[in-house]
Formats: sequence, C-alpha cells, structure tokens
Amino acid sequence: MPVTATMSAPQPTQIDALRHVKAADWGRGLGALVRITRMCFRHPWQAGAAIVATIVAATLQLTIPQLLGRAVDHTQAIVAGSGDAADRALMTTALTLLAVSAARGLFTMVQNYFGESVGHHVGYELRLACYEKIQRQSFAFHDRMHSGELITIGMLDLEGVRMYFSTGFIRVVLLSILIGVGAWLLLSMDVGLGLVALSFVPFVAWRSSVSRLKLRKTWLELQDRLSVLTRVMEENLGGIRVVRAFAGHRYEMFKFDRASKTALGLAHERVGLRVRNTSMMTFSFFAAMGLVLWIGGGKVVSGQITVGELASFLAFMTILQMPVRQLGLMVNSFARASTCGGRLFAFLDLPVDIADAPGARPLEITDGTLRFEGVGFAYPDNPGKPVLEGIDFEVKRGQTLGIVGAPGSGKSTLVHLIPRFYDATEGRVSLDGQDIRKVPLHDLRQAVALVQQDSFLFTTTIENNIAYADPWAEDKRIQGAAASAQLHDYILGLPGGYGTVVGERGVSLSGGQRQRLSIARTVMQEPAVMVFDDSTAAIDAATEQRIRGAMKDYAKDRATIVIAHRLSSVMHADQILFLEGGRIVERGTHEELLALGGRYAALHELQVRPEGDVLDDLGGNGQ
Ligand SMILES: Nc1ncnc2c1ncn2[C@@H]1O[C@H](COP(=O)(O)OP(=O)(O)OP(=O)(O)O)[C@@H](O)[C@H]1O
Repeated sequence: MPVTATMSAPQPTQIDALRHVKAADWGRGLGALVRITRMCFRHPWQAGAAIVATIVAATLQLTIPQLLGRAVDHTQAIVAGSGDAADRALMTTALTLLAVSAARGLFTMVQNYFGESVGHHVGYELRLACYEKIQRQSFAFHDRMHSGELITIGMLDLEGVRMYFSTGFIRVVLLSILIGVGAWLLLSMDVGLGLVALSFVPFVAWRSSVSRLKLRKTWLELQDRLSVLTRVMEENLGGIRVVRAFAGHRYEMFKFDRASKTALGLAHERVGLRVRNTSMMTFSFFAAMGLVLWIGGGKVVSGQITVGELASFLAFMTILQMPVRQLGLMVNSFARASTCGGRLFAFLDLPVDIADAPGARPLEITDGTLRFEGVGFAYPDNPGKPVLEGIDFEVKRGQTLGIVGAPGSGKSTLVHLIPRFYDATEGRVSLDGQDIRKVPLHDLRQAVALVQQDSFLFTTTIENNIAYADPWAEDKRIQGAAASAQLHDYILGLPGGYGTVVGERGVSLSGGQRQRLSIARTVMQEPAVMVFDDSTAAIDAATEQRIRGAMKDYAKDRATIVIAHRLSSVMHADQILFLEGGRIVERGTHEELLALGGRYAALHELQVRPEGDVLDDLGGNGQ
C-alpha cells in the first residue's frame, strides 16, 4: 500500500528565512542572546571566576585616581615643608598605588583568561554541533544551501557568538561598575565639577554606539560580499579545468573583481566612519578636560578643593574615557552575537528530515531482497513535478538489475532512494520486508553501497581511501578489493604503492582509475545491496568485463544494481528496466527486450550498428 512520507523536511522557506536573518529581528536576537548566555553559564567555574575578577579589577581601578590625588596633596605638603609625616604618607600612598596597580593587573589577567576560556568552550561546542548538523542534513538541504553559506555560518557567525562573553557580557559588568561607581564618586567629591567632568560621557557613549551599529551594518554587508567571494573562489577552484579549457580566466577575473570592488568600497566606508567618530570622541573628551581644568583651577585658587582633588578629577576622567568609548564595542558585541547567534541557532534548529524513525528496529538482512512498491518521488523544490512514478521491482541476493534510460529519466534519483539520500514521496522501499524508513539510517547505509558517478577521493593514501568503510581492515582485504577493481597492479607500480597520497579530489589519478578506486572502496563495505551508478563509464569495456569476472563470487552474496548508458554493462543482468520520464516503460532480460523491438532494442541497434547505417535508418546519411 502506498505510504506518503510524513517527516518534515526543512522547507525552502525555512532555509530562505535562515539566509535572511536580519539585525532588526529583535525577538530572535534576544532569544539568541539568552541562549548564548545560558551556554556560557554551563561553565559556571570559569564564568564565575571571570565575573568576580572583573568586579575586583574594576573596584581596584576606581581607587587609583583617589590615591593619585592623595599623592599630589602629600607632595604639596612636602613642598610646603610639612616634614616627615607627609614624606611617610607619600611613601605609603605610592606603595599602595603600586600594590593596587599590580593587583588590578592580576585580576584583569584572570578576567581575560576565564572570559576567553568560556568563549572558547562555547565555540568548541557550537562548532561540533554545526558539523554534526551538516553531516546529518539531507541531500535536499544541501541541494538548496551552498557550501560557502554553511562555511560562513560555521566560521564567521560562530566567531560572533564565541566573542560575546568576553567582549559583551563581561564588558557590561566592567562598564557598569566603572561608569556607575566612577560617576557617583566624582559627583560625591564636587557635584558641579563632577557634572562638567562627566559632560563628555553622553556624547561619547552616543557616538560610540551609533557608529558601532553603523559599522556593524557595513560589516554584515561586507560579510555577504566575503561569502560571495568565497563562493566564486570555491567554484573557480572546483571547476579549474573547465575555466582553463574554456579560457574563462577573464570572465572569472571580472566576476571576482566585481565582488572584490564592492568589498573594497565597504571597507573604505568603514574606515571613514571610524576615523570621523574617533576624532569627534577625542575632541569632546579633551574639551571636557579643558573645562574641568579651567573651572577646577578656579576652585583650587579659591580654596574650595585641593590640587590633589583636581588631579583626582582628571585621573577619573582618563580612567572613564576608555570604558565609555568601549560602550560602542559592547553594543556591537551584543548586536553581532544576536544576529550571528540568530542565524546559527536557526540553522541548528532546522529539522532533519532524513533521520531515524522513533523506535527504529535494527535492520535484519535475511534474503537480501530489495523491493520497490509503487514508488514515486518529486524533489522538494518542485513538488508538483514527479521525477519518478509507479516504480515497482524486486531484486534478490545474487541477482543483477540493470537500469537504462535517457539522461534525466530518473535513474540516479531512483537509486538515491535506496540509502535514503531522499525519501520516496509515494510508495514503499523495503529491504527483506522492512520499510527502509523504519530502520536505523546507520544500519541501512552499511547495508547499501553506492558507487557514484562522481568518484570523490579523500586527500590521503590510496590505502585509506579504499579502507574508508573499515579503517582497521587488514592489508590483505584492501589489496583483494583493489584486485577485484583491477587496480592492484597499477598501485604496486606507484612509487609509494598503497601509501601513495592521492591529491585534492584525487586529481593525480585518471578518471578510470578514480572510478576503479571507488569500486574497490565499495567492495570493502560488503553490503547487502550494491549499486553502480554509471560508475564504469570511464573504464574501457575489456577492463569492465575483467572487473565483473573478478567480482562474480562477491556478487553472489548481494543484490547488484547497475545503471549504465553502455548496454554491454547491463546486458548480462537478470532483469533490465528501461526508464523514460521517471516511469518504467520496458522491463525484461536483454533477449526479451530485444525481442520486444521497443526502445531498448532501438538503443541496442544504435550502439552496435555502424554509425552510417543508423543515420540511413533515421533518414540521413551523414553528408
Ligand atoms: N537535486 C535535484 N534537485 C532537483 N531536481 C533534480 C535534482 N537532481 C536531479 N534532478 C532532476 O531530476 C530529473 C532526473 O535526474 P537524474 O539525475 O535522476 O537522471 P538520470 O537518469 O540519472 O540522468 P543521467 O543519465 O544524466 O545521470 C532530472 O530532470 C533532473 O533535472
């Protein structure tokens, strides 16, 4: 009975929403900040130590201006001839100042160390979670999400979240104490002068926050540009052969230059903004300082305050200047963490559509029979257009099923349903009677091996590439698998033998050698169902036959599916399916299909008869 898939795939709209997480999404941003803060406090010792150290360091820092003021007054007393008592007082104050500065340095060190440490722990946990999510997401997700975008989330967004604790949270504690208590101390010394001394604070705090938010906006745009640049570069490197073959370097340079120019423009804008704001903030600070000197000087002359108290005011202002300027950094850190965290968590929270069903029972292989019953499938981005319809077949252990059909007829899609790269949208796929959606994915993928069209190789030794499914396999087994794939002698001829490292994406091997290496890798897996998806296209017919001969015994223990455009690759199969527009339009053995005189027979005719004869039949003679 047809079963309709019920699991919820990440909908295209969810992926688009993730792509467009904006700074203005306050609800999501606030949620992200709460979540990051909770993650930070999952390391209570480090977080607690950082907060306590921050409070102590800030308190110590606030005593410095008062000590300085006192030292100035003692010095004045010495100058006025107050004698030994003033001398001793100056010495004590100087030593206290030294001790307070050293202690403050020490606590700042503890604050930085543990603050960073919390960030690194959170970064580590999120990095693993991201990587795991990427591994678990379905092909449907990866079809829609470019790898450059995933790298941006996993690297840049993660960095924004990682920095939050030390540059955002801890800074709130530090700035609250420094600005709050500092302002109170200033005002309690002299309200009028205190207000003048603090006059630069609102302006600098406002400028710093506004400019940081503007810088943040340009940073987000820059990040978008950088992600485009990464994508262009990644595609260029991946398709370097196509670029060279088509002499496409000028066009590639044009694309890269266009993206780089926008990034350069944004970088200039950012520098301009920063320089303007720094100058304005510095000016307002020194203007306030000038006023304090002017008014405070008058008060000293009139005897309302001492020189030491005036010095304290100036020292307080200097100490306050930095944290007030850093308000912008703090605001930026919050804004960055909320957007980056919003996007990161939106990604981490996306549903995984292809996953173990609740209560999945272990897969039990008995007869090794694969069955498709009324299977239909449509890709998620085009649900109204089925790519497969009404697919029924059965293939047993020891049997071979051949699949042929024009490009785009749905052959690869069909076999991608077996290891659940995608889930059928109609009907049922079963292995030994067990619905493949109801068994653990790990069991299923161990039982199904797929040699794909694109034979991807890891940048490691040939031996490691072959033994990917079983890294602890004995050399004998690895060499046996290579021999079945007709690759053993070739590997022995290489300078490093099985230890030869194949280059990035296996570029140092030819297409046919790469395909044979993928076949050897699949042989190592010892699956119940083995699928060759046009994986001998780059191998000559004679070698392919030798591979088939060498794998005869091996094939007895498993069901084999072979997709091929070359009919000699499938004519030996127990059953051949001819696909057209996602439907099986013919089925039978090679002989039966030839006798039928339909599409398969026509294709056979095309492949075995000389080209001239075929063109004659088609109404042309090739002239
Ligand atoms: N990831 C995808 N997302 C959306 N549509 C897809 C995707 N992959 C394939 N298609 C579409 O599904 C149809 C069947 O493609 P499929 O790759 O299964 O054909 P095929 O018979 O294996 O072709 P070929 O012989 O060229 O490998 C095609 O129309 C293709 O455009």
